[in-house]
Amino acid sequence: MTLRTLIYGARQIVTVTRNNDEKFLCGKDMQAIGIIKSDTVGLSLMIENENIIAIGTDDDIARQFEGIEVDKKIDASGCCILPGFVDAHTHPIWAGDRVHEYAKKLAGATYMEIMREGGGIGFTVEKTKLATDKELLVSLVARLKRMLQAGTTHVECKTGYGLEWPDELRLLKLLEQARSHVSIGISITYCAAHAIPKNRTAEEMTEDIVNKQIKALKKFIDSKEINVNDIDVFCEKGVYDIEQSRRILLAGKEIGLGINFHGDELNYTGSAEMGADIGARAISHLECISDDGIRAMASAKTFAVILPHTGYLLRIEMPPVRRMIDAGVPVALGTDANPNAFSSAMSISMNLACVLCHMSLEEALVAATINSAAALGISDKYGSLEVGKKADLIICRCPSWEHIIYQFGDHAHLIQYVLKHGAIVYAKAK
Ligand SMILES: N=CN[C@@H](CCC(=O)O)C(=O)O
Ligand SMILES: [Zn+2]
Repeated sequence: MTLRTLIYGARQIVTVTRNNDEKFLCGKDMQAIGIIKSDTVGLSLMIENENIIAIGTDDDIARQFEGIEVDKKIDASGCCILPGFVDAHTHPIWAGDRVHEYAKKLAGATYMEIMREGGGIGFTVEKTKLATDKELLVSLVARLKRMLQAGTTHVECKTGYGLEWPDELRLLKLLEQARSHVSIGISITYCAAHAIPKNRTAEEMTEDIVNKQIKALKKFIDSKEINVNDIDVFCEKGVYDIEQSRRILLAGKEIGLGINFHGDELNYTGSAEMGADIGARAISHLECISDDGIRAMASAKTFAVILPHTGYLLRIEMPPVRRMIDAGVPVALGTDANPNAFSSAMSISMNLACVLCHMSLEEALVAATINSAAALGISDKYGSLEVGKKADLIICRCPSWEHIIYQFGDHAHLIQYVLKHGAIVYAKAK
């Protein structure tokens, strides 16, 4: 059965890419986004089943589809249509908030000081272990629904609050189950190497992950019980060092996972150079990246996933995003949603990226859509509004698309509809 949906009357359609086939944008191209706008005529976007099949003026689309039945019409008068946001980095499955640590951080404690005292990831691992499957699933689904309502139509979800295999496996199974409770798209990243469990060493855990966990994981992937896309490690002084990280990431690559990891965040570790060397698709954070690291990522076209909310709340220096863009590193964005950085709205990450990382509005939008999709390896289907791509989009009531970034924290007021695969998955209450 063919289902057609027509969105009409829009004042702007932000396609993001200018030519079909652009899988990501970098350098000066991040500034030159595709956009159709008119002050005089309405603009339409036609969807057939899950896909966009035409974009044009209301008159052109009406002519093109004359006599063809349309099942649903959405009035977008006075609105702008944008691609749904792709959040390239989150940790959404956990129990036990860390508001008490937020207060400590405001009083001057650093992330690593809190972690060394048994707080941080260790605290969340303990609370997650104590929670029931039902509690974890309910809170996970609630967080994913919040993201969807904030305009995110696809999200990368990391494990990482289990650390040991049985606990990580439980998180993987719950992430898999969440797909049937919420319409957001999910890419799963295996992040057992997120911290060192109590009474274990980094070396022991590296052995465990490389020789046991990844082998066990492969069986679940091969049987199609669990879909895992990427492998991750927290490559950081006092967590996994550069050689341990390399071994874990390469073991993941060996079973077909993409390399997508935390690097050069609190200290320079050489993560960017190592990641580029082993063919990483993406490296997150990069606040302490070196010039050599920038050059290596630019030439390997490894995505830098920028997480401005984290740097902002930890009061650390922002990554050198301007230098990265100028050097040709493809830049993507994420919220980093986790109990340290509690946030789920990409519009807030974009605003912070503009103000604190000196990105332009266009660069921030590119980073939050086509480039985030490419950082997850899915930009052939997602991240821009093009004929043939999935109809993942948001309809915002505002005079021009920039308002979704400019009106800080007001996405709930601006977003009228969110569509996933052509279906309305969120409509603002009238
Ligand atoms: N840096 C490592 N991981 C997360 C923080 C997770 C946590 O503190 O619970 C991050 O990306 O910011
Ligand atoms: Zn993270």
